[in-house]
Amino acid sequence: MTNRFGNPPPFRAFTLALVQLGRIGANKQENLHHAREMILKAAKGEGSSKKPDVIVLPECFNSPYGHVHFPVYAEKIGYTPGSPYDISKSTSESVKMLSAAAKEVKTWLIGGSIPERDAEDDTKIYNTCTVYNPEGDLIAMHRKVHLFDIDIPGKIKFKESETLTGGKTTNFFDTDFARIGLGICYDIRFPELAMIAARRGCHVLIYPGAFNMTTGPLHWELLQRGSRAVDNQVFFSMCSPARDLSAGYHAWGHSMIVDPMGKVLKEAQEGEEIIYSDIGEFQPMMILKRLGLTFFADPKVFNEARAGIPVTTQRRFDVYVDVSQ
Ligand SMILES: NC(=O)CC(=O)C(=O)O
Repeated sequence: MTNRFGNPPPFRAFTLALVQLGRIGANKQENLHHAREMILKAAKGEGSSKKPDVIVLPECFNSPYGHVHFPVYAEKIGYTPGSPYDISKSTSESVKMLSAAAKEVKTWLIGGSIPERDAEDDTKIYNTCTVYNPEGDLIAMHRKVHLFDIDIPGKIKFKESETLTGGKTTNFFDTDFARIGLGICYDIRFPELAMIAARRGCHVLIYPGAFNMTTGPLHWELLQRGSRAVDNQVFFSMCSPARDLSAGYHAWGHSMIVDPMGKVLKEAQEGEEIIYSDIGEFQPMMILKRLGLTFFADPKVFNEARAGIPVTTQRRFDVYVDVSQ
């Protein structure tokens, strides 16, 4: 089937690493330094037998998480919608660090998110994820579409919209092994975003996130497994910061990788940790081939989920014509 967003690359197994980053404090230089160290560790496959193809950082990794901090830590990436990505003139130290780290480790890097100041309108700040290829080029961005404005009396009140503006686009990028869709944290609560990405051919959806001690225990796993992964029959993953009870915002942690049947492939605890998982299976015979010339692996569970429970072809768009009304 041709896809008007361009045909996705053939889906082949790959290894994903989530860096559940700790020590995110007030000092941006230290945050960047530590994030870089952890990217290098993840790239070596430290603590695992696996060397990852994609490394992911958490939401808001260069700044404390809170609306008062966003304007203080915001950086201009230098991107103007509609123009090609070009970070050669970017003044963002976070973007420069991420680009250099991706190039150094020759690995795809989903750079969590940072507060981004609009290139032209200084009053606008976004919560933005940037993605780099193994050559260090910025190849995709996602500005958090749904701002985290909640008020659960006696538990948690948070209002990103005090200082942030919501993004206006859905975003994905192609690697040589999969099409990967992007979102950030609260975006997971809006099924439409994930569904659009899946229908545009994404095999895997990756959202840097930072749930908290109220919503985390109830919704973090449920939304990934029971909702976005199974709804769309895709691999789904969220990467959180480590929990720091001395910080203003207490992240839930539990970074997670879920398969298209809703099975948790890997889950972190609450402290700083790197977790790795294969996305799709590497067949033993194929691993031999990998040592030789060809690389091939079978995204078995992805195809089997879709063949066995064919909801992707059973949708009744004739019945639910327009959900925006
Ligand atoms: N931090 C978020 O954006 C979202 C969150 O914590 C929640 O939805 O719960």
